[in-house]
Amino acid sequence: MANPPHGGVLKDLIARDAPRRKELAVEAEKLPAIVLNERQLCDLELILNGGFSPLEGFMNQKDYDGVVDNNRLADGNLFSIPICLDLDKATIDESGIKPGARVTLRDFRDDRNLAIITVDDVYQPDKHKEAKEVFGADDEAHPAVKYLHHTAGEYYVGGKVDAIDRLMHYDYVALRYSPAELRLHFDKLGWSRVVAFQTRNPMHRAHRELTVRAARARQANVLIHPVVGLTKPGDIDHFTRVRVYQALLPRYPNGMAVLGLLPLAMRMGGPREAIWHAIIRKNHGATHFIVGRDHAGPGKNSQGQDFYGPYDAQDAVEKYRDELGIEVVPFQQMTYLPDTDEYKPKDELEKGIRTSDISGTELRSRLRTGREIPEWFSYPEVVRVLRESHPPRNKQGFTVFLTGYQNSGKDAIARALNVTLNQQGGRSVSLLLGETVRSELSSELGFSKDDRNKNIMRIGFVASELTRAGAAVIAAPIAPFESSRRYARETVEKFGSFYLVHVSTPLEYCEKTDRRGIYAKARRGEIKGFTGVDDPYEAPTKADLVVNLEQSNVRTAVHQIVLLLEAEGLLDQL
Ligand SMILES: Nc1ncnc2c1ncn2[C@@H]1O[C@H](COP(=O)(O)OS(=O)(=O)O)[C@@H](OP(=O)(O)O)[C@H]1O
Repeated sequence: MANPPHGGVLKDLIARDAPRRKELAVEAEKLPAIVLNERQLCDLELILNGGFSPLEGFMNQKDYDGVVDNNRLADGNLFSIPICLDLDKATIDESGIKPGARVTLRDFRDDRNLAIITVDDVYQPDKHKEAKEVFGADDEAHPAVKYLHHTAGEYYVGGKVDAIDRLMHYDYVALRYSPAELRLHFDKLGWSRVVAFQTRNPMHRAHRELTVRAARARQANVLIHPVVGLTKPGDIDHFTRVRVYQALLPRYPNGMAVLGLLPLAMRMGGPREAIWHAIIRKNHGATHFIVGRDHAGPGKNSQGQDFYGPYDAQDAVEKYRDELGIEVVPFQQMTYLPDTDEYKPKDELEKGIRTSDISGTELRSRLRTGREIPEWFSYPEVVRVLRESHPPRNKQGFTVFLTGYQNSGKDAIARALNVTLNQQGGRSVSLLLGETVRSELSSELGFSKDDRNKNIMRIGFVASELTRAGAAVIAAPIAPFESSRRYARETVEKFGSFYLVHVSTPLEYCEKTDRRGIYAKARRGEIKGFTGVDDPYEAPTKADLVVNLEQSNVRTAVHQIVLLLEAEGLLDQL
């Protein structure tokens, strides 16, 4: 038998309301609706499936105050993180939200009605107090505090919900167990002792050793229960991570571990979060829960110090040990001993013993550069998955963005660079000349400032998508305005490197060597608002490279660009 849920009853609202589902769906169509954002959806999913038992909805003020002040719901149950439906004043007024009202809760991704909330109260939280009490500091370096002040609405709406439907997922559906499904699964496997492992990172040998040790110590089986909702900004995406966990699973002794995905929106709340995580795992039927070093830590505060001590989370769960109802298994960091080729917790090491470690930062750097990741650290099949998602520099996409006057030579450089990179091979190369973009993508645009900016933003978007897909992109519009060049850089840099090359050939020279007579036409007034003639060109102040074809030539310019790319490792032949 799995562990009893928190508060005694699993609040599986989907199962509870299934007989009324049709009625509720009809009613939902007639009610005002609120469209939930990503975090609210994560919270709702765990309210609906009982992961947050004993909650049956979003917290009203009494529950909220109790949780903020002393980790307790109004009925006395332990609960450490506020689960609130935050809304702004305009939405509250437009939807007629007041005590007693029923309001539909809708999924922003597909417009499906998921639940109806019966409003209990609408209240304005003291966010500074919430930040201090729940997250330990009113410091916006903490992601949850930043969210609280900048994203969350100014009011909270409390009330129980009726469940209409579960959220629709299209990825790893078979691994998304609700608490009831997981309990049934444990029952089927005959597991009565299950130690759950929370993670938002890829797992390597140390994690496998840690979970197996915990299982051995408690004579239990293992639930690998990674978070696939919202984690810390900058974390490795859950698609990659789940493939990593799947690759790792066969490394456990036969049938010893199960992988289940948890659609949780983490808050990175350290000690409070550890209590919450334990409660959630208890609801999913686990009997034991591993709390390691710096559990759910958000990193450094604005003073450069850690928000929480490394073992604060362990102390917090220890404090509530008797009423938690799930046994917490505390663990020190695991470290590798090269002399005996084994992993041990740091607190079990004999004095003077040699150890090896690879930090997360070091791992990311090795992935980026393609350097070796040793087998003592991770399994080859795990590394393979990580490498697929983190290609080395010579497989990553990038954009070279040339800007300059018409006939400055930017097109000639772009074409020559295109040929050079194609000769090198290893990537597909996309050439976005100004004239091509103008005819294929921006044919309805003219040459007003607005239209030119729109044109460059489109180039930025296309370049970023191609960069994301691993291509080398060469763009060569005039791009006379700093603001849209900056936009293009920011858009591309989400996925790869961006190099701004200013082709600074002076206007007089561009005009003098213009065989097509375009400047002459502009001077005669046959082309209006021509860049350099009667329209401005803002020269870049921060170009990565400046080339002037009055003083140099195309071959030299291409060579300079190749040297720039080479210095960044983008052209390495591995
Ligand atoms: N008013 C005006 N100002 C500047 N350029 C003009 C203008 N009207 C037309 N053209 C021709 O359009 C081509 C440059 O377009 P771009 O997309 O590179 O310009 S921008 O970056 O959107 O400012 C470039 O074409 P090509 O010479 O074939 O490259 C210009 O000659």
